[in-house]
Amino acid sequence: MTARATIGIIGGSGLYQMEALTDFEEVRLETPFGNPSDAFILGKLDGVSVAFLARHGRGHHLLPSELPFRANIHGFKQLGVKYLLSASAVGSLKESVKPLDIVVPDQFIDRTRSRVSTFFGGGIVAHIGFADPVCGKVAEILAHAAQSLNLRDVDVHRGGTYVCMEGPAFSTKAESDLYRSWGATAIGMTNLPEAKLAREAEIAYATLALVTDYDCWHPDHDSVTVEMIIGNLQRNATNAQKVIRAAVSRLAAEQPVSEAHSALQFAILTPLERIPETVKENLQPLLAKYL
Ligand SMILES: CSC[C@H]1O[C@H](OP(=O)(O)O)[C@H](O)[C@@H]1O
Ligand SMILES: Nc1ncnc2[nH]cnc12
Repeated sequence: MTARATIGIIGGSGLYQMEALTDFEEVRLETPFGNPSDAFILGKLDGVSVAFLARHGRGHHLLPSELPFRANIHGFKQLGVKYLLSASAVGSLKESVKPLDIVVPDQFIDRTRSRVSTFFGGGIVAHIGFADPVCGKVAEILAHAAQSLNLRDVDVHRGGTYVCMEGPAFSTKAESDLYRSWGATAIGMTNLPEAKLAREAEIAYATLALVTDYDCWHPDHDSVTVEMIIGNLQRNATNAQKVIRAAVSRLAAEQPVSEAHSALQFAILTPLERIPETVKENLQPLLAKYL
């Protein structure tokens, strides 16, 4: 397939579409890893071709543990995506990070238990570097876009650690206190497997974490509930769309070279002739330039 979009957008809780998208069409993709969360929406954002996907499906019917992470990233790769902008709802783990604020994390802590977060195995062994799990260049573009917009009631926090928990239940107070003692900034349930798979697929990934609540650690705020989150989702979704639009324009203009774009260069241990043909076929969009 010829490249349809170099910029992908994955919308989380509250962000099920990009309202400014024009000339759009729905594209359903099949992947060796099953069906993606929904159809990809291909269209133009201020003249730039983008591919949008609703992470939990439009209608929000997929749990974080049920998300077809591999199919989603494989789908973006099939479409030719080189940069992936994620938007996610998160709880705050710091006093200074308040609901409606935006965090652009630069680190993750993995507290998931039942996710497949690699494309490899089954005859091919590869180990990507993941010390810096988001693309610094894309993160900078997102953070700069968020700051330049001067959004009302919103402070933008550059950098920070996102704890990715399994869910779907929210954390206990002991867990929330533990993550705070680790110095973490925000908590969510989706970003880590996505970031890892994006890196394996050599897609430069960064995330806009939009704060909905103070989780359950804050003595002056009620513990997080879905009702509380929904109260902030609409404003966050509006803000996310503004930031993403600005970031897409700059990304399209600059097209930065990211370390993520060559993540597999020295990562594959298995000699090419030993990799089973079915694996080569399944991973064709990822491996094409190495085969
Ligand atoms: C709606 S509350 C919890 C839910 O919201 C976040 O999803 P996403 O990252 O897709 O915005 C969080 O990770 C949970 O999945
Ligand atoms: N407190 C929280 N914990 C986990 N995921 C979340 N998403 C939004 N708020 C959250």
